[in-house]
Amino acid sequence: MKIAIIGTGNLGSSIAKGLIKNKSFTSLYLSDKNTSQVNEFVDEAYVTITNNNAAAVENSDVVIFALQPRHIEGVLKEIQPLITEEHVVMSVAAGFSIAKIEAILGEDKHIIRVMPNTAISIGKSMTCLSANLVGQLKIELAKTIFNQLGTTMVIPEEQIQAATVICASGIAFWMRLVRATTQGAIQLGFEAEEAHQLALQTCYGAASLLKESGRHPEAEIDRVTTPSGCTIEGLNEMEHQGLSSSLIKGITASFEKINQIKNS
Ligand SMILES: NC(=O)c1ccc[n+]([C@@H]2O[C@H](COP(=O)([O-])OP(=O)(O)OC[C@H]3O[C@@H](n4cnc5c(N)ncnc54)[C@H](OP(=O)(O)O)[C@@H]3O)[C@@H](O)[C@H]2O)c1
Ligand code: PRO
Repeated sequence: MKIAIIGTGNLGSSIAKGLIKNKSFTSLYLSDKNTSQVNEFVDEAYVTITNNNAAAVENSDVVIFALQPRHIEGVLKEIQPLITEEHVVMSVAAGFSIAKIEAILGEDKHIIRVMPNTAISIGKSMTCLSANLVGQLKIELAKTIFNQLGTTMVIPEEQIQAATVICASGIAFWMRLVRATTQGAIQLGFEAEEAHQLALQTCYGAASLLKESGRHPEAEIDRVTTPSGCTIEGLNEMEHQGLSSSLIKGITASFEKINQIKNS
C-alpha cells in the first residue's frame, strides 16, 4: 500500500507514527510546509519526507489529507489535476463534508472521511469512517488500514460531526478528567508523579474492565459502592455538582461549535 499524508501536524504526525510502528505500507510520503513533527522518521525505510504535495500524491494510492479546515480547500484545488480514479482520498478535516470534496475532485473519485483521535500514534484510536458512493468500494481497504491503528466504525456521514466530538475531541475530555483526578489526589497528600500514576492506572483499569467484561458502567459502579460508604458519598456529591450534566453540556457545546465550522 502506497500511502501519503498531506499535513503532518498534530494528527498527521500521529497517523504517521502509528503507520510506521506497524510498518503497514510499501511506501509512505509525509508532506508538509514544515516537516518538523516528522523529521524524526527521516531514516525510516520506505518513508519520504517532502514539501512537495504533488510528488506525494503522484507516488501514492491512498492520500490522507490531515489539514486544518481553512487549508484543505486550497490544497485540494492545487492537487486536483493529479487525483485519478485509482486514488483513494481520505480526509480527517473536521467539518469539511464529502460534498465539498466532491465539488473539487469530482463524484467519481473514491472519497472517505476518516475521524481518528491522537491515540492513533500508539494503535489505540477509535476511528469513524464515512465514504461517498464510489468510496464505499474502498471502505474495506480503509478498515484494514485503520483497524491496525485501533478500532474502526463505519457510520453515515450525518454522524461524523457527532463522532468528532465523542472520539476526536473526546480524548481531550478524558485526559482532563485524569488531570482533575490527579489534582484531587495531590490535595489528599500524594506527590504529583504518584498522583498522576494512580489516576492514570485507575482510568485505564476502568476502561479495560468495561471493554473486557462487556458490562454496563452502572453495574460495575454498583460493585464498588458499599452501602453508606465513601464511594457513593463522593459520586453523589459529584452529581449534585453536575458531573454528568457538565459532561453532556460540554459535548453538546462542542457539537454546536463543530456545526458552525461545518456551515462556515
Ligand atoms: N488534532 C486532532 O486531535 C484531530 C483529531 C481529529 C481530526 N482532526 C482534524 O485534522 C486536521 C488537522 O488537525 P491538526 O491538529 O493535525 O492540525 P495542525 O497541527 O495544524 O496540522 C496541519 C498541518 O498542515 C500543514 N499545512 C498547512 N498548509 C499546508 C499545505 N499547503 N501543504 C502541506 N501542509 C500544509 C500545517 O503547516 P503550518 O502549521 O505551517 O500551517 C500543519 O503542519 C484538522 O482539520 C482537524 O479538524 C484533528
Ligand atoms: N481537533 C479538532 C478541533 O478541536 C477536531 C477534533 C479534534 O476542532
